[in-house]
Amino acid sequence: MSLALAKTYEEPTPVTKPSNPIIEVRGVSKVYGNDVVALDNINIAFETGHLTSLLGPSGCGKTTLLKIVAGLLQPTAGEVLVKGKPVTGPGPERAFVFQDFALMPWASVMDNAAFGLKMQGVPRSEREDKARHYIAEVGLAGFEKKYPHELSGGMRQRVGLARALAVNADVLLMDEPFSAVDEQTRRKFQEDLFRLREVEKKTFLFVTHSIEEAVYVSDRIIMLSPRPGRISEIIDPAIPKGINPDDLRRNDVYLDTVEQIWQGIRKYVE
Ligand SMILES: Nc1ncnc2c1ncn2[C@@H]1O[C@H](COP(=O)(O)OP(=O)(O)OP(=O)(O)O)[C@@H](O)[C@H]1O
Repeated sequence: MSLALAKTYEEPTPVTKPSNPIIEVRGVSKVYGNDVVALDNINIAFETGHLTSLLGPSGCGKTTLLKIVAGLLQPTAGEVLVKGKPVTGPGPERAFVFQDFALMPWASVMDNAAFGLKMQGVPRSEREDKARHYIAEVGLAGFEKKYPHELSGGMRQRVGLARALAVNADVLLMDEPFSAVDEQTRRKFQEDLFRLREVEKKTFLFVTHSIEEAVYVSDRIIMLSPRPGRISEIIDPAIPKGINPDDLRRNDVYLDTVEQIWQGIRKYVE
């Protein structure tokens, strides 16, 4: 079976240049200390409204790149543009959903979801209306008064997502959003992401360790190679949209794409 339906590129090429990029990473390098070259001259642009995964072996610089795009870390060289403007720090058009959810344990689901709006000075009734809407959007209607310790890991993650959606950021940056949840919750969450991408027209950029997940959810996968972190391959999986998870496991394009990525990564992990 050939991979005729999954497009892959060895390096960023003109064909991988999005027509309507929301994020442009130009010549970004990051050196920690004197000699840990976490990223080496990364050039990549992310298409508006797409879901892009950063995938690669541990330590290849995925989180570093995500944090630089978020404005939480300064690159050693190069720059990131969001909607054409250079990133100098965090901004309202980007929301970062942390791996550990970063919820306030003493605050209710409502207050956690509304936190970003509060920081923006949005009046209480307006921010609660918005937060309520997004709490429902992520499937947590009825849990507004609960506290983080009363929720499962997957539910806490949803609160983090509701908070990010409530501030109406165009770009959602997620560091391993599914790492701490069970398989069923993960599936449901992945489906929700598809829906949110369609309904809310958001651009998602997320880090994952899971090849299967990246192939299933992504419009584009950026593969990084370890130290110094460079783009090794760009893959556009061509999985039929809306395929149900049971059929997915038997889909030839899916299986071949997963295998191809694994072959690319295994040399780093063996
Ligand atoms: N604050 C830091 N100080 C020094 N080195 C760091 C720092 N943060 C990351 N590194 C190093 O930079 C490299 C890239 O780290 P990063 O966390 O971005 O990789 P990653 O691909 O996200 O890894 P993982 O998949 O294990 O989460 C690693 O070698 C890591 O040890």
